[in-house]
Amino acid sequence: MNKVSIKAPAKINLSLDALRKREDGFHEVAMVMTTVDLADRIELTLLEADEIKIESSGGFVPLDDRNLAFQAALLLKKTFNIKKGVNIHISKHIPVAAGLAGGSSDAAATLKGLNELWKLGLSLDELAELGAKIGSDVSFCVYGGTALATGRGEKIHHISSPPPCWVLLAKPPIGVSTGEVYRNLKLHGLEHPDVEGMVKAIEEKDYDQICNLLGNVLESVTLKMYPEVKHIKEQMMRLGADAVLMSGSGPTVFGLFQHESRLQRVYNGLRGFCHEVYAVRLLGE
Ligand SMILES: C[C@@](CO)(OP(=O)(O)O)[C@H](O)COP(=O)(O)OP(=O)(O)OC[C@H]1O[C@@H](n2ccc(N)nc2=O)[C@H](O)[C@@H]1O
Ligand SMILES: Nc1ncnc2c1ncn2[C@@H]1O[C@H](COP(=O)(O)OP(=O)(O)O)[C@@H](O)[C@H]1O
Repeated sequence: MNKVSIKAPAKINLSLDALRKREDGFHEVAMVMTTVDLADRIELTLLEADEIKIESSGGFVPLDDRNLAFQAALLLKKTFNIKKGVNIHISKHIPVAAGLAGGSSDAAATLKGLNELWKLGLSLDELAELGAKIGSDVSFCVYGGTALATGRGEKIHHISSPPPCWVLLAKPPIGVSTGEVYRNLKLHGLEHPDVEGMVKAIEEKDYDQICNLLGNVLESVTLKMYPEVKHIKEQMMRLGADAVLMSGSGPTVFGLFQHESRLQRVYNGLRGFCHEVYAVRLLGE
């Protein structure tokens, strides 16, 4: 085998709470994350030469050691003293710097693909632990599915999948820096979402309660910095989404829908003023 092709799905945060700032500068979080069927594709080709090459079609991503997929390959090479190389091709479909963990998912897919290509024999748990060195969201992306993530996001507790539903993603034409959003977060006086309640609602497959409990403390920063995100939220709700929330640090807003006909109506309404709109399904498991 000298080639591997792997899907790298996007995530959304159904609940995101920040509890405190830690000594290491990161925030202690509690988040419920789930994957959706909007995905990049990573193709890895074995190179006999000792080098990492990276190329991408689609969205604009750095094609050097700033790329998180490149960093994943480098980490495995250094950790296991691998003398072979790899060509990484990214077919980019997930919007970049959007709150959908596109880069983290590319890194996770690269870890999983190289585990096969370089015959490393690592478990998912071992890959997730390595992934945490690249970014807080990479561990979750190694497993996918649905999870409660704690610590700085790297401690993963698997939970059952939410009931099937449609998700509409709408991204205004701005990129948001996760670091900047966390830096501007004021922990005092925050309205904290009920993360435990969200886990329970998912376990009980209670769609209405999932809609009631959507919450993300990072909205308090991003919606102020970028009023267009607030506008998209309001429009999506007005047009008829069952519930609406910003994903991660934003700026992507997602809406949940039980009925496809309604999803279609809101999709059409949003396309009038928002260029990037995607109708997808929860992957769940
Ligand atoms: C907000 C979330 C929610 O899922 O996702 P995105 O919006 O990025 O998709 C994550 O917490 C983002 O995870 P990730 O994008 O991997 O962040 P990292 O590269 O680890 O960190 C970027 C910067 O964000 C801040 N950061 C990140 C995670 C955390 N728990 N506390 C923090 O304060 C730190 O300043 C860090 O330097
Ligand atoms: N493979 C990649 N895909 C997307 N972004 C990447 C990738 N590698 C590095 N990046 C950089 O990571 C940052 C965050 O991108 P991304 O993971 O898409 O967003 P988010 O952290 O909001 O979920 C951007 O500055 C982007 O340039």
